[in-house]
Amino acid sequence: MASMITQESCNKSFGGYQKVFSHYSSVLECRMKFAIYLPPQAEDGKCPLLYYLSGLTCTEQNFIQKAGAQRFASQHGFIVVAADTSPRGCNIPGEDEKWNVGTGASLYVDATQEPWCKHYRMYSYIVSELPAIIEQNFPVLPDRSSIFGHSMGGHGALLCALLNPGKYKSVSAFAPVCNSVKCAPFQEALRLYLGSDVHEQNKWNATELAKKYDGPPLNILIDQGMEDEFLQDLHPEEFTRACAESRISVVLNMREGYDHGYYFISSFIEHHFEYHAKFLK
Ligand SMILES: N[C@@H](CCC(=O)N[C@@H](CS)C(=O)NCC(=O)O)C(=O)O
Repeated sequence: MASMITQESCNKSFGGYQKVFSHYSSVLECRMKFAIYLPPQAEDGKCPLLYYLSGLTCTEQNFIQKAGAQRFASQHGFIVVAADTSPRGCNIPGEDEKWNVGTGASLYVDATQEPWCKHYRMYSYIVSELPAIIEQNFPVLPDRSSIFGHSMGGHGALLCALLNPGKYKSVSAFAPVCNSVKCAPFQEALRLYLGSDVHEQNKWNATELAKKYDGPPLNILIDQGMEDEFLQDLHPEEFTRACAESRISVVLNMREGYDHGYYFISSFIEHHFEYHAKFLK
């Protein structure tokens, strides 16, 4: 059954349109929003697709307002979908009390523990439900999608690519959480969503998944600011060592002087579009 989407906003940008839609998610059992940039090329034909996953506390708005992505999406002719970071308004006790648990902090996993497991299934939403909605409603080229993200969303992008060999042509991340169980801000939410068993938590750990990866060649780009205030929680070097053990090609750029935020992301966004263009065109 085709799901109904409702347009919430539409702004012309670099010859294309930056839009936001809302819809009911049957996977998350709540209403959700996503942002989509439609480049001028989408008026005449189908375009490759890039998914972007944001970090803790974000909505679908942070990336579209602060990353400066529309200029490059327009140049390359990419449709770019920016998802929200969690279900919202689910009336789970404690869901709005902390910046790193509940709303804005899904960790892009499928929760297994009550009461979170009914709604907090962002992984399934990102890899299954959202792509089906995008394909039904927008002129995207089937089999030409890639994924990228920031911080918690970088972790989410790595999870989606590592758990679905061949689904995404390429994956990139800005300052991703590379070893989720070692990330202090993640620990309470990991325990609440997945329980205390580290084996269960490691099913959603990009470094552990990279060690076991056995799919077709996977290409990963990571940019990391060296003045990032969260750097001790991110472990990018450990991730690149794990990739070396598998057949995963990873480029890690350590960027001197840059911090964790959107000044850093907007400085390297063009470079990430150029990277994905090598695999999507
Ligand atoms: N505890 C902080 C940290 C949140 C944070 O830095 N979030 C990052 C992702 S990990 C972000 O993208 N924030 C939104 C923005 O910069 O627009 C807060 O809530 O103020």
